[in-house]
Amino acid sequence: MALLDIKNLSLYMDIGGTIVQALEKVSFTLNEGEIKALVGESGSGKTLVVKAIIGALPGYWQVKADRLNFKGQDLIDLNYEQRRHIMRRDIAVVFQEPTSSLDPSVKLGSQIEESIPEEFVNKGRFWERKKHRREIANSLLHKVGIKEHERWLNCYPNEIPRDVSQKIMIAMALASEPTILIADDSTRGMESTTKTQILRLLVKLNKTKNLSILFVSHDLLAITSIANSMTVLYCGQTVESGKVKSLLKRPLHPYTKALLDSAPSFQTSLPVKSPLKTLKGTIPSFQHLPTGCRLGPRCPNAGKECVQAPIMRNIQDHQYSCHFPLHVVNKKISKKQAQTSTEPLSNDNVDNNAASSGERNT
Ligand SMILES: Nc1ncnc2c1ncn2[C@@H]1O[C@H](COP(=O)(O)OP(=O)(O)OP(=O)(O)O)[C@@H](O)[C@H]1O
Repeated sequence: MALLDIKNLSLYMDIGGTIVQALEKVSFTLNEGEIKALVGESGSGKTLVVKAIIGALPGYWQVKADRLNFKGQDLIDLNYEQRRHIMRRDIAVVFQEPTSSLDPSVKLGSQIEESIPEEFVNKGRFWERKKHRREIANSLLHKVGIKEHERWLNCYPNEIPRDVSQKIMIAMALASEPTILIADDSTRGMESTTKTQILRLLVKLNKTKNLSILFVSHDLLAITSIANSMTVLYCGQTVESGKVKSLLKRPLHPYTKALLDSAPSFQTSLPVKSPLKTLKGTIPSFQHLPTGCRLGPRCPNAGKECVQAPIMRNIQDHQYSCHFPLHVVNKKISKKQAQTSTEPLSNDNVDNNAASSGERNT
């Protein structure tokens, strides 16, 4: 059973009397022991998805979903206390800006100790409990690779380097021994050595503690170095989902291909000083959302069908939502798309694949 199972998550907000749909039928799952990436450019709705999962959206947002399940339990059906309990013990989040998530007026030692659930601390006199809390705090810092705990515990957040504060945020997130860690753009803006350290730490926690991780980022290189599978979002819609290797080798959605084309690390045959390929235009604002497939106005393969939102299709655990998928040669394919597809699957191949996987709408 998936730990997190999200199906058709939609978010609505009233902007000046007009209801806008910020997220439209976002679907993905996070399995036990998996590192799943949620990828998309800035403004694609990644943080909104995270906030919908943890229940941190202000009251003016309306959340609808066929499923928003944690371990089979529908999060939307839970009352405030039940949801809070899950968020306190099972799902931990590390946000992108560590220093703004820490209290600037309290020493780090006290903040870490405060994050340790009461039930993890031995019963006893208050000084015994305090001593035990400090021991747990020290061991949490060791877990995230901070050896000199005494050096940092007496500091205020503004006195420590960014990589240490991010590790401390992860240590605090681990204090409740969660089942899922959501890292929301937690390596954003970091220089590469620090970023590598944090990514290695996440992989280590995943391997040694079987921690399932939802890694939210727009950094494809970071994602491909740690994640097993990924879901690509564009403007609040899920466009593609599958194993990272499969998406890199054969992206089926034009947006995924455009993301990969725009990242220098994935361009092996790019001539020196030549510009990277990008999609024309920019991600639309909420006030100007196109109908149907939201990539439509920017998509090189768009056709008249794209004014209808495409359904999610599945080929061998690779889901895509596009009327004109790349590499899938079928009757619907347009001439323009055939030129874009570099390695088309044969008709037989795709039909067989679809048949064997029981192609279905998800
Ligand atoms: N409280 C809010 N009120 C109005 N619009 C919002 C609110 N929160 C987010 N948005 C809008 O929703 C869209 C998606 O925002 P979100 O923060 O989820 O994007 P993101 O993919 O996480 O981007 P980034 O990588 O820059 O954090 C953006 O256009 C943003 O301006």
